[in-house]
Amino acid sequence: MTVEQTPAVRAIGVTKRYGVGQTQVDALVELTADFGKGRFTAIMGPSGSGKSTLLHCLAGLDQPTAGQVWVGDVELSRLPEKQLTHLRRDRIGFVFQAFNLVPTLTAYENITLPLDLAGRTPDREWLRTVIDTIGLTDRLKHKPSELSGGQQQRVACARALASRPEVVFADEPTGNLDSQSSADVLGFLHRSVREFGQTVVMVTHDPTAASYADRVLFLADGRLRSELLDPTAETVLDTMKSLDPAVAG
Ligand SMILES: Nc1ncnc2c1ncn2[C@@H]1O[C@H](COP(=O)(O)OP(=O)(O)OP(=O)(O)O)[C@@H](O)[C@H]1O
Repeated sequence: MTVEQTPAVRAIGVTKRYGVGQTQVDALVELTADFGKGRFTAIMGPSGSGKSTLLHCLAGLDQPTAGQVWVGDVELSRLPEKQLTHLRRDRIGFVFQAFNLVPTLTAYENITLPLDLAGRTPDREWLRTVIDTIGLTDRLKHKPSELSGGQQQRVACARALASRPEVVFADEPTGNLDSQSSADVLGFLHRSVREFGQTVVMVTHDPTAASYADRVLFLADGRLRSELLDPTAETVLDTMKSLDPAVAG
């Protein structure tokens, strides 16, 4: 018997409108989607289709104009700003395209920084597991400037996972990386889902990156247009072509 689980994150009828009058843009239009616990979901779509806007709304970094976003059993729009800040800090991990590490801190200090800021004692065993998995044990005392882009992004992934968040949101995490570094970072995110039951939601332009996910959602014009389970780079590319004339060439 399968037990219905509450999704890690849920968007219900989410609309995001920017601007007014002639400059008005509906970046998201009544979008509904569930993001299951322990799943790796990729969000794809043409440029301007609303991917980043969706990620920001799901992560409580931006407010929908209408609709609801739930993280677990909490509806974000009901939260006062302070509680929303705490929820982002305690229950959500972030990985950005630009790494966003603190240059004056070592790799290890960057990884534990969110826990330090929250005044939380790190779960040493979990931290050790995460650090072993990113494969940077010998680089922990290095500053970000002494690490390659791929190594910096793996540190950023470890930082996102250090608090064992309910969900990790990754916005183009491999956008600045070569193919080997991308494979390292995506392999790490994939293992965090497979082996540790983490939940990852990732925006990407890259069909190969999306193929690491369990499921790909395709947006176009702020709407959910298609969905693939167990994607391969080929099936992702084919779906992209059917949605975006620019990809079809
Ligand atoms: N702060 C803003 N003010 C006005 N319009 C915005 C703002 N942010 C996004 N938009 C518009 O909303 C739409 C969706 O943008 P969004 O960045 O979410 O798309 P995207 O799919 O992530 O694009 P890309 O792949 O190019 O990063 C676009 O038309 C964009 O111009």
